Amino acid sequence: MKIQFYKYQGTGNDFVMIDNRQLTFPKNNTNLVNSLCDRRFGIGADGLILLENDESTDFRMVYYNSDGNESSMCGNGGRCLVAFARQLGIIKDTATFIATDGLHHATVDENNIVSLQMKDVDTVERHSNHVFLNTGSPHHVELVEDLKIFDVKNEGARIRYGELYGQAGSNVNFVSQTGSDRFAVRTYERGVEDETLSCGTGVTAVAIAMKATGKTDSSVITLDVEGGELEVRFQEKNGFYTDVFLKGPATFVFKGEINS
Ligand SMILES: N[C@@H](CCC[C@H](N)C(=O)O)C(=O)O
Repeated sequence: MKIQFYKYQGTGNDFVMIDNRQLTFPKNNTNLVNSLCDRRFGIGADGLILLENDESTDFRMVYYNSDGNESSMCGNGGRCLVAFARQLGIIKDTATFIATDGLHHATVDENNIVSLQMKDVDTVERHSNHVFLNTGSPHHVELVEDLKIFDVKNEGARIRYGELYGQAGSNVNFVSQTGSDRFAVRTYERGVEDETLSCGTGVTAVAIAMKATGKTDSSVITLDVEGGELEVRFQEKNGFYTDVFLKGPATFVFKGEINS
C-alpha cells in the first residue's frame, strides 16, 4: 500500500499529517503508525495526525504518538493541522475543529502563525515541588536549576513511570524562569518516551502553573523551548483559566509517498 503524507513541524515538534477524509487509513494499525514515525526506517516524527471530515466543524483531528497509540490532545499538532487544512483548501484564516478533548477554535495568518484555543482549565494541583494539571493532555510541571544541562530523558522517564501517575503516566515539563513573564521549558513526552523539542499542551500547562503558583503576574507568557518560541495567553478568575490560546509557527516541511 502507498500512503501519501505531509510532514509538518511546530517549534521542532514534528508530525506526519495524512488527509483521511476518504477513511482509507487503517486506524487500528499501531505497528504501521509506529513505523511511519520511525526516524530510521520510516518518515520520522514525534506523532501522526489524521485529518478527517466532521459533520459540525471544519474537520476532525485524530492524534497518535510515535509509539503508534492514539492519545490525548496535542497542542503543536493541532496548530500544524490548522496550517495543513489551509494548505488543502479546507479553511482560509479561521478554523473550528473537533479533537479528543472537545471543540477548538483557531486562526492562521499568511506566515502560518497559528493561534489555537485550548481547553479551559479548572483544576491545578499544587504539590510541594511540582504542579499537575490537564491542558488536553496530563502534565507534570517542575522548576529545576540548570535546565540547560538537566537530564530530561532519564529524570522525565523516572517521573512518568513512577508512583505518582500509575499506568496512565504523564508528560513531564522541566522549567526555569528567565524573566517576569518568560520561562524556558524542556519536556519529556509520554508516547514518544523521550525529550521532544517542544510540547504545546506542555507549555500551556507551564504558563498556567507559573501563574497559579505566583511565579508571574502576567497572563501573556513567553515560553522558550528547544525548537523555538511560543506564547500562551489566558483569562484567570478565581483559579479558573478560560480563553486559553497557544500561539506560534506551524511549518510545512515536505510531502511524499511511502510504501507500507
Ligand atoms: N506534543 C504534544 C503532546 C502530545 C500528547 C502527549 N505525548 C501525550 O500522550 O500525552 C503537544 O504539543 O501538546
